[in-house]
Amino acid sequence: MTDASDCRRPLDYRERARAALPAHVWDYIEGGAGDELTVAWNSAAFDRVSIVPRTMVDVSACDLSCELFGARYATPLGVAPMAYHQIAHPEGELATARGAGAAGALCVVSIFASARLEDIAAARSGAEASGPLWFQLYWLRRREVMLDLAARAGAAGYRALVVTADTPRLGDRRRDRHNGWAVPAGVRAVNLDAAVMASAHRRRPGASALAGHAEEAFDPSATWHDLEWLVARAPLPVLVKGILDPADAQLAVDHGAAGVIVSNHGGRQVDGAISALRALPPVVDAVAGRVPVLLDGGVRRGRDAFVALALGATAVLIGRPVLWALAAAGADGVAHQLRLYRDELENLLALAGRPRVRELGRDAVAHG
Ligand SMILES: Cc1cc2nc3c(=O)[nH]c(=O)nc-3n(C[C@H](O)[C@H](O)[C@H](O)COP(=O)(O)O)c2cc1C
Ligand SMILES: CC(C)CC(=O)C(=O)O
Repeated sequence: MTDASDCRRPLDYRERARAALPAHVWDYIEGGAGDELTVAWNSAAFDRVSIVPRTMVDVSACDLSCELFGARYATPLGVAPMAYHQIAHPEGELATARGAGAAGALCVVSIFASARLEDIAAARSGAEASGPLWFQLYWLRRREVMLDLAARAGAAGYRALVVTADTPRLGDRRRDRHNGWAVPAGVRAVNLDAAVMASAHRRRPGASALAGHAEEAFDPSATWHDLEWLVARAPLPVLVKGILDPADAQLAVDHGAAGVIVSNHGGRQVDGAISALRALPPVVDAVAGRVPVLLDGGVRRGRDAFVALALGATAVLIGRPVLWALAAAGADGVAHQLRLYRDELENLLALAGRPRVRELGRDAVAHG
C-alpha cells in the first residue's frame, strides 16, 4: 500500500498500481482493443487543445458545481462504471464508493460490481461519504434481470441508470487473450446470478473468458426500440453510454434518453475509433441542450476535465486512474485521486479567469 500523499498528480498512481497488481490483472485494467490506437488517442486529443485565459476577472471564489436532473452536484467529476473493483483491492466498490463520496464525486457502479449494490449505497451514506450514485446496465439477453436491477437501484437510492450501448460483444482485447484472462475465483459479480456468471471464471488458454461470457449474456440485437422499452419501465432517468456519432446522440434523445455519455469505452471496443474528446463537440451540437452530455476516456489531469467541460460536457467520468488509486491505497487513494483532479481543475478555473464551471464555453479553448 502506498502513502497517498506521495502522489502529486493523477498519473503518479499508475506505476504504484502496476507494482501492486499481478501482471494479468494490470493487463485487463490497462489494456484496450487491437493495437490500442484509441487508448492512446483518447489522452493525446486533450494535448492538442490549448486554454485561452481571461484576465481581470474576480476569481476569489470558484464554483465547480454542475446540475444534473434537477440536482446540484458538488463537482463535475465522477467515477466511470468499471467491472470487478475487487481485482484491484479487497474492499472493491465499497472502498471506491467511500472514496468518491469523501471527494463529493459521482460514482457510477457497474452491473459487474463485486459488491451488492445495496451495500455500496450503504457504504456511501457513512458519516463522511455523500454524493450521488448511478447504476450501469448492459443489454442482457435476460431482460427481466435488467428490470430487476433497475428496480433495486431505484429502491437503494441510486439517482440514474446508465445503459452501455457500445458492447454488442466484447472488443478484441489481445492482452487478455494472450493471458487466458478469467475473473479470479474469489471475485464475483454478486448482483447477478452465479449460474449466469460461471463462464466469466472459466479459464481457457489463448482466450478471454470475459469475451465468451459477453457472447453468452449480452444481447447483440438491441436497438433504439429497446431503449424506449427500458425508459418506459425504469424508475430512474436513463443515460446512454458509448455515443460517438451525433446521429446516434439525436436518436438516443428521440427515444427517451435523459442524457448521453460520449465514450469509446476507454479504447476497449473499436480500435481506431474516434477519440472521445474529438467526438464531443458534434454530439453537443446535435443534442442542442435537450439533455446533458457527459464524456469519458483519457481524462488524466484536471486540465483535461477543463477542456471537456469547455467543449460542452456537463460532467466528466474518470476510469482507469480511479482503479490505479484504489489498487495503490484503497478508499483513501480514491478520495485523494479525485481531490487531485478537483484541485487542479479549481486552480485552473482561477488562473484562466473562468471561475464558474457552468459558464465554461468553447471560447475558453483553442485548437492546436
Ligand atoms: C477495467 C475496466 C472495466 C470496465 N468495465 C466497464 C463496465 O462494466 N461497464 C461499462 O459501461 N464500462 C466499463 N468500462 C469502461 C469505462 O466505463 C470507461 O468508459 C473508460 O474506462 C473510460 O476511459 P479511461 O479509463 O481512459 O478514463 C471499463 C473500463 C475498464 C478500464
Ligand atoms: C465485464 C466486462 C464486460 C466489463 C467491461 O466493460 C470491460 O472490461 O471493458
